[in-house]
Amino acid sequence: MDLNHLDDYCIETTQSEPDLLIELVEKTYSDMGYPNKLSGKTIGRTLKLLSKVTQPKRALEIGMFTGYSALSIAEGMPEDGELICCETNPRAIEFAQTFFDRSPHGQKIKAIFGPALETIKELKGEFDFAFIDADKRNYLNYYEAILPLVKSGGLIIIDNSLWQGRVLDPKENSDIAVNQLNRLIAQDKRVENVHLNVRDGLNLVVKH
Ligand SMILES: C[S@@+](CC[C@H](N)C(=O)[O-])C[C@H]1O[C@@H](n2cnc3c(N)ncnc32)[C@H](O)[C@@H]1O
Repeated sequence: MDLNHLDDYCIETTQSEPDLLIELVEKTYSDMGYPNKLSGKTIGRTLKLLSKVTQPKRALEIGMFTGYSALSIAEGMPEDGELICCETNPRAIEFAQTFFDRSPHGQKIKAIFGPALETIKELKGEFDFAFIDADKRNYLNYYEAILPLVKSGGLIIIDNSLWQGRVLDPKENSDIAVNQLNRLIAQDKRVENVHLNVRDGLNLVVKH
């Protein structure tokens, strides 16, 4: 049996994202450089489902790009929820905002321009949901910066945690950082986790 098509089968048998997100994907591919940075349906629907189940009042995203994952998280959040997104690309922020303005969930999202580690230093209050999806060489730094801000019982989701398999034979700085973070989390008494082989890897972490 050829198991290579199982990913496609899972995508096919996952319910569709809203039309606005399908349009956002198409426009990202037509208008933006490196459109494959966008996480896509499997991760987006997972984020929406986890957000719907956990009902976060305050969420944080590190690496927003054109807003696909942000809108997916916001879709599951309560009406008065707030999602703060860190992003260094002003064009991506401008692009994303045009879709936030058209979404019934867009008013929950606040994009902040600048390097995430600088932005995080200025953030006040606690978060109950966080999604890490920016530059991989800073993954460990993002985790350590975010953890004190996350409430007990709060969820941290780390995307691309398998980094296209490079974690098995880390060579580049980014491979080393992602692998270090996965290894640290597996031993980290401050949290519990499950590391899933979904798409490019999703590490789900709950703070004690
Ligand atoms: C993989 S993309 C994010 C994809 C998005 N989460 C989604 O699912 O569609 C990573 C984003 O992180 C941004 N980024 C890179 N370095 C950053 C930094 N130091 N602080 C904040 N954002 C950063 C990039 O500009 C890029 O848009």
